[in-house]
Amino acid sequence: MTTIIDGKALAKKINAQTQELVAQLREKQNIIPGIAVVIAGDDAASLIYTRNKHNKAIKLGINSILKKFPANVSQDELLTEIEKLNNDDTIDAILVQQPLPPQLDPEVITNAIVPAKDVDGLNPLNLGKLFANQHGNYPVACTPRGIMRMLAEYNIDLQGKNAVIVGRSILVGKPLLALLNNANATVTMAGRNTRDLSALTKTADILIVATGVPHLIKATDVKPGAVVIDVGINRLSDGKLTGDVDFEAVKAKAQAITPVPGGVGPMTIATLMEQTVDLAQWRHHG
Ligand SMILES: Nc1nc(=O)c2c([nH]1)NC[C@@H]1CN(c3ccc(C(=O)N[C@@H](CCC(=O)O)C(=O)O)cc3)C=[N+]21
Repeated sequence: MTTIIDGKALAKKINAQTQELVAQLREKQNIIPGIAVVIAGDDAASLIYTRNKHNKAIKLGINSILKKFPANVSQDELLTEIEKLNNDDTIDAILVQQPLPPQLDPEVITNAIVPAKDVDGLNPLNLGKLFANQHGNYPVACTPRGIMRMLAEYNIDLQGKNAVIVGRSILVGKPLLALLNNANATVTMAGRNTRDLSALTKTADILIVATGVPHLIKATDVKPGAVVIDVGINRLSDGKLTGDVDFEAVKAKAQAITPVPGGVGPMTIATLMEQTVDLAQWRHHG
């Protein structure tokens, strides 16, 4: 029988733990973790995601501020806001929702966030520590961290396994490459342009897909018994969400698989909340 990896249930468990920890921090140490979610423009999906993050934070007792800017906001204006948040003692975590309008350089914007508040783990200092497999406390991109948590929860052994990542983004693919490599998996990074992608994905014991191409991965692209993690969130014309993996067909072949919705997505939010509290604790106690 194929295991359906229940990201929603695990996220619920993690959120309950976060809520409990937040209550304790408030009671015993007078610490209230704070997150600022910054959004520019009026992309419908982005607005829903940022609102979901904001509402979840409030529900768990985390202080959350949602900073909305018009689509034509200037880079200087956004940088001024980030600088204010960097210096705001009530804020532990800063997230700038991607994608950004074209006049804004994502590299300049993410580099402006002070590394200690970089809850997306995108600052080169944090990414560098991750790639160096350094000890100590630093933030890691929430989706990859959530995926590693799911694999651990379901006792999926990574030692010496072939892991193939399809998708090379800085928010998902690249940090995952480092995390899986640090966990002693043998990692191959592929993209949509990879020649004979199917031959490669069929070598994967662990297959992680984050391309934004609906149903890119079919049953014929998967090795029997593989663990398949679907990071895709694609909204179809009928309003339904679907992943980058042909779930029904691949399910029949896989050892374990994440659904969309209810897989990686809820884990991303739960990890974001968890890491906000981590950042608050690290900032207060080192
Ligand atoms: N700076 C930045 N950090 C991010 O982490 C970030 C971002 N920008 N931009 C957009 C992507 C996308 N993302 C999702 C998070 C949760 C769900 C999620 O909860 N999905 C639910 C379904 C929600 C629904 O029904 O729409 C699920 O899969 O079950 C989806 C997508 C975070 N992202």
